[in-house]
Amino acid sequence: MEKDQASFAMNVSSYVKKESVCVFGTGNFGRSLGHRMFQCGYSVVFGSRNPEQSSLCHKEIEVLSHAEAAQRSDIIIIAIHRDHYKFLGKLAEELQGKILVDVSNNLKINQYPESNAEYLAELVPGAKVVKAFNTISAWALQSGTLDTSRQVFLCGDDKESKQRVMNISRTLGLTPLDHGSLVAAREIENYPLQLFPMWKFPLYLSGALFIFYFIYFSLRSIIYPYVNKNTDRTFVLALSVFNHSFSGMAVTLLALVYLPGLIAAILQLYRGTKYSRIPNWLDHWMLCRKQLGLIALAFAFLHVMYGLALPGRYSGKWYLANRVIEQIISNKTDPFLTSNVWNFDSALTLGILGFFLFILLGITSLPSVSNMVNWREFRFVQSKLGYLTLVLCTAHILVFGGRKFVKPPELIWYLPPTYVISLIIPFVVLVLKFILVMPCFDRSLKQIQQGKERNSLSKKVQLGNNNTEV
Ligand SMILES: NC(=O)C1=CN([C@@H]2O[C@H](COP(=O)(O)OP(=O)(O)OC[C@H]3O[C@@H](n4cnc5c(N)ncnc54)[C@H](OP(=O)(O)O)[C@@H]3O)[C@@H](O)[C@H]2O)C=CC1
Ligand SMILES: [Cu+2]
Repeated sequence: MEKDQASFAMNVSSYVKKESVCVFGTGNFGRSLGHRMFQCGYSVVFGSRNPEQSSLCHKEIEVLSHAEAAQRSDIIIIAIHRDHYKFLGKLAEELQGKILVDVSNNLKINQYPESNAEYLAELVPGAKVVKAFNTISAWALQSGTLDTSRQVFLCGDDKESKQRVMNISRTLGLTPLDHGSLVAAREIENYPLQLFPMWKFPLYLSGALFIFYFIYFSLRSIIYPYVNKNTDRTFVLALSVFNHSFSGMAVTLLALVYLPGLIAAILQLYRGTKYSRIPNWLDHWMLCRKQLGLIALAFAFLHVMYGLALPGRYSGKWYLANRVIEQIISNKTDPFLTSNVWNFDSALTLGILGFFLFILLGITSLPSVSNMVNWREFRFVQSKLGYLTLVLCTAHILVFGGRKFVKPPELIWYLPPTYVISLIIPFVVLVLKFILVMPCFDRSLKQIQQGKERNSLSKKVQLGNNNTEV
């Protein structure tokens, strides 16, 4: 008897808990979301233009007219394209006080003057609009595996409505992320249309830099010998030129990770305040530092792989064998030069240590690792170890590149050697850093960063530059 009562109570509670949700639109997305909610225990009802004709596979899911369906639930998911929203205005009475979930996406970034969710809120002023689910694809909902992102970005002006939509997303196994009021809808709608926004600048920059290095290095090691000495050295193209370009790219991009911070510090010192806004280009550059660093790491990795492949080259083996034969014929051996050994080995050691720290930097930038360290520890690794990496890699290229030249670097056609070109930006960065850590600048910078301003200068900024918020 008691058992029966308990099971009855359970049945009642599960019945009571079964929240009903209405979906307008029996298209691709509406169906997928509706089925998923049904599987997760919601009672689902569809609103459609042709309720009789629609063929939804589940008998328990009803398809009604929009007006009828709206009466069944106070949460209505609008799985319809924005262009067809107009009819919702006529349903204003039925939709009064309901939670309308806008899931729509556009074809282009900023396609309309206002976001789709804000447009919906204008059409049905009596409803509470929540933007959600637009970053989840119908395919992901259907396949159930959710291989792609599980994050549901939400926004809306009514807190309680947002909370209810968040609960639904959690029940579906998704992760809701609150983005605030409905004003954020535009950003949420643009999100799925973006293609790696933070990677664009770093990729273009490294592409351009790579082309420059490749052409420059080919000019020096292939075109110059051909024009001046009529020797064919095109064979260095496939490995050596790539290898040199990769090392130059790695160290230059790493330096470019630290350059914007230095420019910002110099700006602060010059303006005497930290409360003035930095230029937009610098701001964007600062935000892309992680991506720049990861591309630098990729080039460092390529350089290491190419470096390991060097002894296996046909040309390398040929030179070695030929040298031995020459020595046998002339019955003379090369002297063992300790200075050469020192040069070569120290260059290698610097490179290996530099690469190790490079990897360490890359690992600590992974969210799962950086979540485990506090801000000071993160700063220590990314800044102090980062500069140490830059110093080691710069020294590696300097010793390796400069090792052949006891005399000053040889200029051909007034073009400095490749390693000198690779090291221009790293040198600039290291010199700037060295200047900024000098006690006089370091003290002023710390004062500025603690919010203590140097009055005369900051006043000048206030008067002279209206782009600054002081
Ligand atoms: N497909 C996806 O992966 C995703 C889609 N979305 C968004 O979901 C919404 C629906 O997309 P999707 O399901 O792919 O599109 P579909 O074209 O497959 O479905 C749209 C549905 O809207 C209804 N509809 C069409 N015209 C009108 C009209 N003039 N008046 C009223 N209702 C109309 C129809 O339902 P009926 O015949 O029942 O009336 C139709 O099935 C869009 O806003 C889209 O941006 C968001 C994230 C992912
Ligand atoms: Cu190297």
